Amino acid sequence: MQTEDVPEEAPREAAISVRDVTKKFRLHNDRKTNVKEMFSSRERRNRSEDFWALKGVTLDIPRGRTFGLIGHNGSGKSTLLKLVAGIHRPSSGSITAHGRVSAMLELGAGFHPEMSGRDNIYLNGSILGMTRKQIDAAMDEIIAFSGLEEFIDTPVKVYSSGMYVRLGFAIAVNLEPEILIIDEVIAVGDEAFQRRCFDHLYELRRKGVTIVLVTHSLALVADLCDEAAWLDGGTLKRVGPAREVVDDYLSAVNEREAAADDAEAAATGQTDVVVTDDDEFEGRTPRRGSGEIRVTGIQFLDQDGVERKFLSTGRPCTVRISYQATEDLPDVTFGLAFVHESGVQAAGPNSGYGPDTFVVPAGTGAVDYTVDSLPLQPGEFLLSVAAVDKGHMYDYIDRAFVLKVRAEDVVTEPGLVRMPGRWRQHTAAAPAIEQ
Ligand SMILES: Nc1ncnc2c1ncn2[C@@H]1O[C@H](COP(=O)(O)OP(=O)(O)OP(=O)(O)O)[C@@H](O)[C@H]1O
Repeated sequence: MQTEDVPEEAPREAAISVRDVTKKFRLHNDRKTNVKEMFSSRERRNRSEDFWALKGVTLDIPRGRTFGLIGHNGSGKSTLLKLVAGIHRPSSGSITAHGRVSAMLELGAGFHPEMSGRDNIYLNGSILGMTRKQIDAAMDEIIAFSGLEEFIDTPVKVYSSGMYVRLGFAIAVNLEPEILIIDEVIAVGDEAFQRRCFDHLYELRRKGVTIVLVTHSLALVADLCDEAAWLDGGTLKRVGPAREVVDDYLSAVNEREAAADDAEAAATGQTDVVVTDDDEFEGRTPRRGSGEIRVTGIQFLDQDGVERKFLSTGRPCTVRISYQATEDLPDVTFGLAFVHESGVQAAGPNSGYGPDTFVVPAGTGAVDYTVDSLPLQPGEFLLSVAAVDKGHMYDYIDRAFVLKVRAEDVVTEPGLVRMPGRWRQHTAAAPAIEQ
């Protein structure tokens, strides 16, 4: 999807060249630890230290492409955009933009608070090197796009943050940018405005405008961007096709979180969720059943049989149900319910729907429920577990276990589940339906 409507002959030369760029900020630590320091300016000066927000980044952003910058908070994305926009200068290295840069960075940046929305449009246009005539030609469209007709002659200092974004975006996209750089700010607008922004971005992209976008929405990067760069602690971790970079980034985030979960589990000495009769079931149906068999815990295993605190959409996995039986039971079926955090039950597999009933000898044991490709989309699910024999309830625990589902690739499908399916086109020559 991300490359089909980009002109095939799109030239590969760089719209923005970033060469070995570093950016140093001086951090001032105002914390005063003793009375002497509070009065000594020399001591205070010593408390400032250098911080490298970018540490030698080299990157070419190709002309006519939509380019995403991703990375953790503080990784240097906004700093890089500000360098491209000329708001900051690099501490070393060089940045060259080949074309008129229009930027949408911080809220209200580039606006004069005392001036009206209309006058700010003239101001921004002239900063971008446009003539009054050119700005006049774009004026109606900008005002209509912003939806601020009523407020356009009011000083912008009384605008809400959403109104700032509307005006800023309307200006940035309608003043014929050659290179458009956008930081997260679109997220401030309401749903309808965001949709309009994205439609417009697709349109600009189609026209061959170079777009550089910082966002925490990985789905947006995968959908809208051709290429992406992943910044990590001020260095470039990866650059390449958007989906590949996003997938790598997601895997790294998942690994990091899994390691943190494992460390937490090791610290608490608990690796699975254990249900006891004393458990509280606040707001839920209490545990029910005659008790010959009791579920004692649930574990989530990945394709290698390794226990996980979360499972991944589209990957093989197993839910292991551990139990204790007080006597031999010849005909036990196990059931699970996956209830999404929104309250909707997404799935309810039961071994009785297939041929699988189990002979359960007295003592402890476990049954595994394995799927080849987990259809649940990222989110949190509550699991209920039941052990029954033809309608006789041995044990039923309602929504007692939490399953976190993550994505290892970018999930842009809406809904609770990812439906497996194939798309196929039939031309006039081909049969409409294959038997
Ligand atoms: N003007 C400044 N003075 C001092 N430090 C700064 C300044 N601007 C940014 N920094 C620091 O540089 C680092 C990178 O910041 P930057 O805003 O570029 O990160 P980011 O990747 O855009 O983060 P986020 O996703 O949170 O927006 C941060 O540690 C930040 O505190």
